[in-house]
Amino acid sequence: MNPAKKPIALTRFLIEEQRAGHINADLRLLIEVVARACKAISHAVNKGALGGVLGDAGTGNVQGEAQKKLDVLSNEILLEANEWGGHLAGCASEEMDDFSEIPNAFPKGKYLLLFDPLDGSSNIDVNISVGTIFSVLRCPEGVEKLETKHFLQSGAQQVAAGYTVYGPSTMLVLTVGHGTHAFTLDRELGSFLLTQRDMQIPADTKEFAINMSNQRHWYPPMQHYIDELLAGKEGARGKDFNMRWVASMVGDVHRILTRGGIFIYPRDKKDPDKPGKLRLLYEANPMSFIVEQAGGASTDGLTRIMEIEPSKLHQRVAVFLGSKNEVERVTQYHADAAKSS
Ligand SMILES: O=P(O)(O)OC[C@H]1O[C@](O)(COP(=O)(O)O)[C@@H](O)[C@@H]1O
Ligand SMILES: [Mg+2]
Ligand SMILES: [Mg+2]
Repeated sequence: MNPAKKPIALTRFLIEEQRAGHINADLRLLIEVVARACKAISHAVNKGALGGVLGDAGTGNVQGEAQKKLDVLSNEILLEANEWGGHLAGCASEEMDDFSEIPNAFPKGKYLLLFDPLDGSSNIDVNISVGTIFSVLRCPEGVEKLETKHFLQSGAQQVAAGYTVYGPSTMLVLTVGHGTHAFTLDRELGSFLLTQRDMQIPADTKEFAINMSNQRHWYPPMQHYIDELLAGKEGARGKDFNMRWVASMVGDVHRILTRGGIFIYPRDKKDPDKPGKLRLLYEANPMSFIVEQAGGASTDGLTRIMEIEPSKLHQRVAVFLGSKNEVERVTQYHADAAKSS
């Protein structure tokens, strides 16, 4: 950002996107509502122990994960903010078994909002970055009663996606299909200001992000790929790689958008029935849209994630995303292994 130039606010950015024909007024207002909810979540995260928001909620979600107080609170904030906006037909969330239809919406809103209200839950109580991830789909036309099948659209159908990272500063990263742009929350003004237009992920990298403690459970192409990275200068790759793992996808993806890298959560043998840990509709799809719009790539090891046709609301998927050449290489290793098996 040119420091001499005053950054523009998210509101103005969205009006300009509308004028350019990239979004309509409904989508603009919907994104504003989500951004407002993220500001409220940011305040709650910031208060930490002083706000009484740390610790377990004592409940579990549909995926069998223990919910933190902040998981539940963030979910409520997003739901409440969107209830009266008039732009949405329904929401789906990591923290809700089923989707939620917006009550009394007439005429029915045009969009569906899917979100991971608080990503990186294990980081909440230790004061490390967490985030919110969201994806916006069109509600199919003529729908009178929402059903799960209406949410089961491929990532390529997304009209907007974004995340907010609650780190040393709070940042909103957004795409409406015309580049990926970053906004920083100015707490004095109470608004998100555009601090980086058109983020670009370098095609090559020397940094990878993976939970290495799962190594013994990986399949051969993953073992082969990571062995090469660990061998560094002396190995086939001829260069040293560094490793970073925030354990919050938002934190790891934000680093990759800023300076490149590859993020991997592969399918493994620990739970062969689970195709990876991350959820397709509200984690992998929005992050893939954001990363592709910044010149990166995203696959499940074989297929472009945004082309996967979902079959379940909380479907899991393996994720390889970030610097293009690195994602293509590891995807090729998986394709070669599939061919020879
Ligand atoms: O516990 P692990 O294996 O390090 O996994 C961390 C991954 O799980 C997640 O925390 C899952 O997200 P939730 O906290 O929303 O369930 C990712 O953000 C992160 O990349
Ligand atoms: Mg998550
Ligand atoms: Mg979560």
